[in-house]
Amino acid sequence: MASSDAVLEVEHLTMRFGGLVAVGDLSFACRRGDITALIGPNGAGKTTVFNCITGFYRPTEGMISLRHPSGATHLLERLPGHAITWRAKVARTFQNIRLFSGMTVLENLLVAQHNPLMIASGFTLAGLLGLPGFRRAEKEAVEKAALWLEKTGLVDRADDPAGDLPYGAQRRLEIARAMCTDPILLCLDEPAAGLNPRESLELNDLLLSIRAEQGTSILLIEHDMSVVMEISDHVVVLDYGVKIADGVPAEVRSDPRVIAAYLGVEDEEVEEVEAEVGVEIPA
Ligand SMILES: Nc1ncnc2c1ncn2[C@@H]1O[C@H](COP(=O)(O)OP(=O)(O)OP(=O)(O)O)[C@@H](O)[C@H]1O
Repeated sequence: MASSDAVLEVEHLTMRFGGLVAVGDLSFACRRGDITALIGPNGAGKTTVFNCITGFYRPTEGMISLRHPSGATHLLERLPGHAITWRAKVARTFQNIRLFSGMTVLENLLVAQHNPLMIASGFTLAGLLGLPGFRRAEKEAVEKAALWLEKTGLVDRADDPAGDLPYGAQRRLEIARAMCTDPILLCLDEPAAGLNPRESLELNDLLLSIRAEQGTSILLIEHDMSVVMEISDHVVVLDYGVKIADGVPAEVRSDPRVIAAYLGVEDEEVEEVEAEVGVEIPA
C-alpha cells in the first residue's frame, strides 16, 4: 500500500511485559476509509496493539504513524493519551463498557466534547459565562450529540441514565461518544461482544454508515466472524503476538495458518489443515 493511502501505519511494533513478548515485531497498515479487523485467538496481543495505538501503553519498540488527510503525520508512540485523542484524532471504545453510567445518555455525549468546549471558553469562568465563541461551541456540541443520538437510535433515551440502557444500546452509546470527538480513526475493541444477532446486524449497519457518511477509518478487534467477514475490507491476524495473515476477508478465511491458529493445532499439523481446506500455504 502506498503510504499516502494509509491512515495508520504500525511498523515493527514490539511490546514486552517483563519476559513476555505480547506483540513481536508487528507491521501492518490501515487504508484510509477502510474497515480493518484485527483478529486472533485469545491472548494473541490484539488489545495490547490497541493500547499501544491509543497511548495506554508505551511500546517497547516500533513506530505508529497516524496520517491526516492534510498530510500531517502524528507519531502516536510519542504522544500522551489526551493528545492522541485531540491532536491525532484517534478515538476508542473498550472491551468492557466504560460509560458514565450515572449520567444521562446526552450528558455522556456532551462530556466527550469537553475539550473543544473548554478551548472555546478560553479556560476562564468569564468565557464560560459570556463569550459568544463558547455559546457557539456549546450549540455545536448539542447539535453533534443530537446527530449521534439519532444515528445510534438513542433519541428516546437521551435523558435516561446511561447505566439503565440495555447492553446493546450501551455499546452503541460508546460508539456515539467516540464519534463526538470527530475521529480520523475509530478503534473498537470487540464491539459485537454480548450482542444478540439482531443487535449485531444493527452494529454492522452503524459501522458501514460511519464509514460511508463520515469517511472515518475504522480498526476493530472482533471475535464474531460474521461481523468481521461481513463488514471488513481488510483483516490482520495475530497469533502469539505475531502477524500470521494480512489480506481481504476471503483470503484470510481460507488461510491454513489462520484456521490452524483458531483450531489450536501445532505447526506440524498445519499441512493436514491445509489438505482439509484444499489450499496451500504460500512459500
Ligand atoms: N499489562 C500487562 N501486563 C502483563 N501481561 C500483559 C498485560 N497486558 C497483556 N498482557 C499479556 O499479553 C498477552 C496478550 O494479551 P492481549 O490482552 O493483548 O490479548 P488479546 O488478543 O487482546 O486477547 P483477548 O482476545 O483474550 O482479549 C497475554 O499473554 C496477556 O496476558
